[in-house]
Amino acid sequence: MSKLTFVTGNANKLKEVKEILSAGATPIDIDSKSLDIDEIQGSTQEVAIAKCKRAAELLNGPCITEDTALCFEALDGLPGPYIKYFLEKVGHKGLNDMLVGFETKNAWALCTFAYCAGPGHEPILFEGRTDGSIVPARGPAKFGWDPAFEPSGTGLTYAEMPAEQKNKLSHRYKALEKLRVYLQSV
Ligand SMILES: O=c1nc[nH]c2c1ncn2[C@H]1C[C@H](O)[C@@H](COP(=O)(O)OP(=O)(O)OP(=O)(O)O)O1
Ligand SMILES: [Mg+2]
Repeated sequence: MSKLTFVTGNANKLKEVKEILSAGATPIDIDSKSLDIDEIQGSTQEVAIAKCKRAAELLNGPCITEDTALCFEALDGLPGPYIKYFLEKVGHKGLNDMLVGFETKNAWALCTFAYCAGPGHEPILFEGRTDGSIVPARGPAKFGWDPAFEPSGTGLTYAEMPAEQKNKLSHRYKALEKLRVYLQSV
């Protein structure tokens, strides 16, 4: 199949996606395009489908898009797909402060890849989830909420891990493995 275009405005995401897709037994090569697409309100699935449909229209061709949500157990899954705006406004400390008064700091990172074959086609979704907890920031603040999320059983935040470690257990890795299986079947 011809090269797929990954539509994203986030350079850190693109870097990880390329690392993950090139590390597999059957490497997948992608193009990328930076488009800032309006994101609707709704469930993670609704947000992902709307974004991918729009991207395929703008590109007039097949594409993949990615949406990442950070979901707090104490808040029944919020901020979820709205984490970008919460992080921009309140930072890592604010994310911790939102959970003061709640016993559980449990959270999960949810990655949703969407594949759309082209304008007029319905996107197909691939989800990956990694469980962990919200912690006071540790490690370099290079990518989003990485310093404030500690995956269960690792003792390290995403930010403290070498890229190879994050890329083997992350929400993004798990979703991309499902996308890889799909792409190899078509
Ligand atoms: O592995 C991650 N580790 C830490 N932070 C992360 C990660 N993955 C996404 N993030 C941040 C970026 C943004 O603040 C929000 C998701 O929002 P989201 O709309 O999916 O990303 P975006 O707008 O930056 O890029 P895009 O152009 O692909 O929509 O969580
Ligand atoms: Mg976005």
